[in-house]
Amino acid sequence: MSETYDMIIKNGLVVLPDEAVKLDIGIVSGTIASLAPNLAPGPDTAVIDAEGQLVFPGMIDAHVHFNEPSFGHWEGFDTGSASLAAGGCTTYVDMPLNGNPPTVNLRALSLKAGLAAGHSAVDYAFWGGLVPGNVGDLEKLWNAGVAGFKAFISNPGGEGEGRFREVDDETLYQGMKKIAKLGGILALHAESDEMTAVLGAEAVRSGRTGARDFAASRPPQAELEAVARALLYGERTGCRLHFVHISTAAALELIHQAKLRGQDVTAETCPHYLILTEDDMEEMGPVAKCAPPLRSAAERERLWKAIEYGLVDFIASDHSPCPPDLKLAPGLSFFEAWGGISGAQSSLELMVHEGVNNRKLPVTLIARLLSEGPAKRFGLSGRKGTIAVGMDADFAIVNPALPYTLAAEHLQYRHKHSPYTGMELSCRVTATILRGRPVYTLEDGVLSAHSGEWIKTGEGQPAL
Ligand SMILES: NC(=O)N[C@H]1NC(=O)NC1=O
Ligand SMILES: [Zn+2]
Ligand SMILES: [Zn+2]
Repeated sequence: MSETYDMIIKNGLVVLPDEAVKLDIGIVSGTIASLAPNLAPGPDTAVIDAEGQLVFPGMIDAHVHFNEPSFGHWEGFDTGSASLAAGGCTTYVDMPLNGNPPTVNLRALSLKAGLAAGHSAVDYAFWGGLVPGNVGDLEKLWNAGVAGFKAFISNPGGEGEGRFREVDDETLYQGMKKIAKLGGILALHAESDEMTAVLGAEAVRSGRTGARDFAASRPPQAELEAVARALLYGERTGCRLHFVHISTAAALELIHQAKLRGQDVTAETCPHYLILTEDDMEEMGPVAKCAPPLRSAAERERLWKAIEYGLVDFIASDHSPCPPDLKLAPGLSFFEAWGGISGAQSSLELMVHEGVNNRKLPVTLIARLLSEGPAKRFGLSGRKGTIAVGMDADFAIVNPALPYTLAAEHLQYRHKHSPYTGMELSCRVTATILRGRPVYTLEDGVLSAHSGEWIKTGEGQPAL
């Protein structure tokens, strides 16, 4: 124990992969050097006292839309990453759409990477997109270090020439063949475009344009059908798959059955499907609009059961923000409002509040869903996702009994709206540590807007 630590986090209940234990964490040069009781500080050691608090591995949010280039006025790397830092997240993977150009070729990836460099509070990686016409670009994107590829099976919305487009079945199949060859992974927004387009058009034509009509135009079977089709293509091509924002237990069951048959596939859900329901969508209005839509309270309960049974591999925010006008402009119908929920800052607090404090789930399960699960899936688990000697010293310190009411002024987003404002949370993130340096504390707010680095997750990929 003669080692001199740069930092010691003392007295916290440390959330290890299989148990939470009262331990000190000694940090040297940004990595975890010791996990033991009563570590002794040297003269220059910074000490954080986490008595009475939970020390989680930093969250890894594999699903955020930060919208640069061109749509930084919706959300940018500075504000988006600051909100993650304030919420206990230390690594994120930025989606290839809602910025323009979308990240569907090497030039667009370079542009995005250039905008992120020096503007992110926490570490990051990028998704590349699979869209009609770009199967020839996938290899270059993979070699440049994207974490994986993302495709939409239904219309992604969005504005402008060259916006991200959904895949046709042939592009989906050929894309999977290519990605399988590369050893990559394809993430899917799985809703049937056939069903949602027909039902949506019918609803609008007949003037049924409220929140419940929107939900009815994107029914559970639209998710189930798209998942089934993608699983079939995945089986035929051998492509590793990941389903983003799954909203129904039936789809999770289908994915689970594919896993049992040996298919390499994972499923994600989001805090909003676990916390909110379609009643909230009706009450709150477009601030709670997302696709797939919020579901019934019964469905929400089934999702929690599925989590307990291990059917969910990880949880991500799907932070998909926009300026308030696109949600709230007078005369805007629910169908016309932007679909996307601002939630990046709240994932960990929501999961501790509802999962641990209310539903009494183990903290280790929450850490697996928020950190270890995504780290494993995206080749980060040698560095990130768990608390162990040799890993990056990335932590979220959470006071599990520090109630507060989430207010717009707490939010670091570019636009301070979220369905969670006004919610009384029973816990609070008090500090976020990235590679041994505090990037957020409750007292001082976000401390560094530019500590984040691009973590290239593919194997042996050269720098851009
Ligand atoms: N384009 C986009 O970000 N869409 C996201 N928003 C949402 O609610 N679901 C999505 O896939
Ligand atoms: Zn989506
Ligand atoms: Zn998304």
